[in-house]
Amino acid sequence: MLFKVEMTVNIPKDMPAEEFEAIKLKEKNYAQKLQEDGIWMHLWRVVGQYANVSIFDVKDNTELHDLLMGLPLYPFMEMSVTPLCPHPSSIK
Ligand SMILES: O=C(O)C[C@H]1C=CC(=O)O1
Repeated sequence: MLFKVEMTVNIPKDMPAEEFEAIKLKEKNYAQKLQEDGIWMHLWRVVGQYANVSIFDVKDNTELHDLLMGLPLYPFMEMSVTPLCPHPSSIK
């Protein structure tokens, strides 16, 4: 099942820089593993924002829920999830 997920990150202004760098590194490793596994199919930066648009290919809603909840930056994210299905005019 394909989902579009939009994530916006809001880091508290008082978070120490070392803590922020450590969470970002964990997030990068987590995101890159899911990309290598073919689950996180697209990851695009939204220009001018600390936000991304992503496409996930998962077995079901529960798999997506669990992996989003596992994001190290999850506590600092606003998230919007949209299910996708094939477009009848798509040539792919
Ligand atoms: O930077 C972001 O958009 C947040 C998050 C998503 C992947 C990742 O490495 O960080």
